[in-house]
Amino acid sequence: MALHDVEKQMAQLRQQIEKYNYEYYVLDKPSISDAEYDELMRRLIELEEQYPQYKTPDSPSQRVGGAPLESFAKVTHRVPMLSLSNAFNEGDLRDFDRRVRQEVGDVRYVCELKIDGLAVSLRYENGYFVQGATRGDGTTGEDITENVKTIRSLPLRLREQVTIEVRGEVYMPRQSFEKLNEQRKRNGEELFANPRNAAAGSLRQLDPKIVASRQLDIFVYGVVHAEELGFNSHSEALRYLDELGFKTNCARQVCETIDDVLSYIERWHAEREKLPYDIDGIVIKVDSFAQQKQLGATAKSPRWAIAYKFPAEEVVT
Ligand SMILES: NC(=O)c1cnc(N)c2cc(Br)sc12
Repeated sequence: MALHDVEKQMAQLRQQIEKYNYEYYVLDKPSISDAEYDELMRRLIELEEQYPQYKTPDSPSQRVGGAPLESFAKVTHRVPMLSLSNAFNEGDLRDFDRRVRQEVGDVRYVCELKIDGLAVSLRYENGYFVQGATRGDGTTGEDITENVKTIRSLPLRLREQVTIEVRGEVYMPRQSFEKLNEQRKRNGEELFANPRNAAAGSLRQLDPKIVASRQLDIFVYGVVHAEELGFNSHSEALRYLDELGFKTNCARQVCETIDDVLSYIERWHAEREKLPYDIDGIVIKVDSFAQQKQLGATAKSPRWAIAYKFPAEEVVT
């Protein structure tokens, strides 16, 4: 086969595998069998070994990185990763709503599930994934690029060649958590207390192969400086994330009043056990970027968002 055809065939294989990856890990609707998927991957790896000059960094074969790292490099976040102020009851939420309306008048909120995982920042250049970092202290985090590459729902190449930074939450699905603890129990190892601790312990592994075995997942929930990309609201930015090929959380809802917010909270507090992942509350954000700008932020957290925390569950001993 002429070299040009080899290069073309490898590009086609990468595209096909990433498409099937998206269907399986983002849409949860695979259109081919695992065996067919594995055969495509085997073929790609075979060609990459035979023609290394055509191997590309965004190749799906590069998801499980190389050798373990000695340590994690530090990353300074160009835009600090702020945390959310908390609301613990209806009164706190009504106070938040009152303050917001006093400052910006009529307002629309976006409610989203608060994923019980670890916040990460992901940078893409011309559509290629280039860096993943933990929140750290909000200004300086750790470079966990090789580890987040193992998360199958994280696209290595976006549908548009954009340079963008997005924020999301890495989490361990309950099923992965239970499987991991069963395995640790069999090996006589200490068990993880909950999926969040298991996700944190997994992301801190210096060996990407161990991270890959932990089957982590990620929900992406924000675009840094989205207003500079021409979006007017958070809900528009979330739709853009879907278009780019990210996995976002589909339970989000626009709420016109605080009473709608309270109904959303009640519904998901009741239904959370049915979710295949842990949530520890609800995030409520002012949807309009212009109003977010008017409300601004304190050094620690935005004044246009709040996290309602579910009451701690009584632990049945
Ligand atoms: N959807 C969201 O914005 C969201 C979901 N889950 C979380 N743990 C967090 C944390 C921050 Br900070 S935002 C956010």
